[in-house]
Amino acid sequence: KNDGFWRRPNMFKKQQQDVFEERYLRFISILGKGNFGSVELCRYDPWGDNTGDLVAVKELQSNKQATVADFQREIQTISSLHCDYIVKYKGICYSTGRLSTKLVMEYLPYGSLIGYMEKHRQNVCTRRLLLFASQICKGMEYLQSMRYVHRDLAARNILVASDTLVKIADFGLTKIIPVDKEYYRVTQPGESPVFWYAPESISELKFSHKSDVWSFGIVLHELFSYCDISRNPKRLCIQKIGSYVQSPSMAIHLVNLLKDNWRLPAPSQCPPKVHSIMMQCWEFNSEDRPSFSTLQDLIENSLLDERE
Ligand SMILES: N#CCCn1cc(-c2nc(Nc3ccc(C4CCNCC4)cc3)nc3c2CCN3)cn1
Repeated sequence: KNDGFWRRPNMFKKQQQDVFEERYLRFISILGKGNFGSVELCRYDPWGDNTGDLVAVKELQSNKQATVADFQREIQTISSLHCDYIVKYKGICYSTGRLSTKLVMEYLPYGSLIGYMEKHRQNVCTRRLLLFASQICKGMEYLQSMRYVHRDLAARNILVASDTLVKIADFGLTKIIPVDKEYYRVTQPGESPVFWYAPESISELKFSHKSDVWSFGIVLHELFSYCDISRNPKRLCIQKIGSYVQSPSMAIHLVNLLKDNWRLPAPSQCPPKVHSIMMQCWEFNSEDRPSFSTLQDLIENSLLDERE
């Protein structure tokens, strides 16, 4: 019987990856919902004495539009990334019962940037906001060096490791830019909110490092708005467009507004230099936007102002 498995060319060359045994993975609580997946806090406790590590375990939600192939690609992506500003891959768990694979990652104790800002807003100064911005920028610079486009850069996908360290997470929509092209064109519009999307991503479904730069500008706005729900990008855009408009015409309204040079208003008490960085990220033509390495310099420069 010619079993397909033995014909697979690389069956012996499977890269070394940590396999976590499901029987030692102790569920503790639900941490959140990402793109088409849910994330749980578990303790991996082979000795059964609660000395094991806390880990964040993501599994595909079967009812979502994402396919197993998308989830396998997400696992492939995150396991190839090694950067202090990107959430770390720990391994996979084959859950025999549900015939599905689970992604095991490092657990970041402070949760998403949004929850952190709500809780610690009082003692987060401008310098700390710029430190977080610079770390996200470094993570994106690394991602770009690997030819990945994140496609869902938003404060909800930034996790807080400590009071002085944030990391980029959720690579469910991440794509690789082909070597002969500058952008990735998706086939159908995704579920992600258009309020973080560059105009060319909304109108032509084109995603590139420069569309990630646009989203980085939106994340800067979220940071300097302390992720205040009343000032979040979706709320501000809908206030401008009118809440009677339903998507998909919402997207068309938004692109036309952006064409007419409307942009999100500067957050209150936002340093002028930081607002200027946001505006550069929001240049209508993608080639007029700065690269992540230029953004790094602009942010360092703003940090110097805050020191005086
Ligand atoms: N990104 C993205 C979207 C999907 N998603 C990813 C995670 C995630 N959360 C954590 N940590 C974490 C999360 C929430 C809390 C809350 C709990 C309720 N009270 C307030 C604090 C605390 C700690 N660590 C992670 C992950 C992925 C890898 N490591 C959660 N949702």
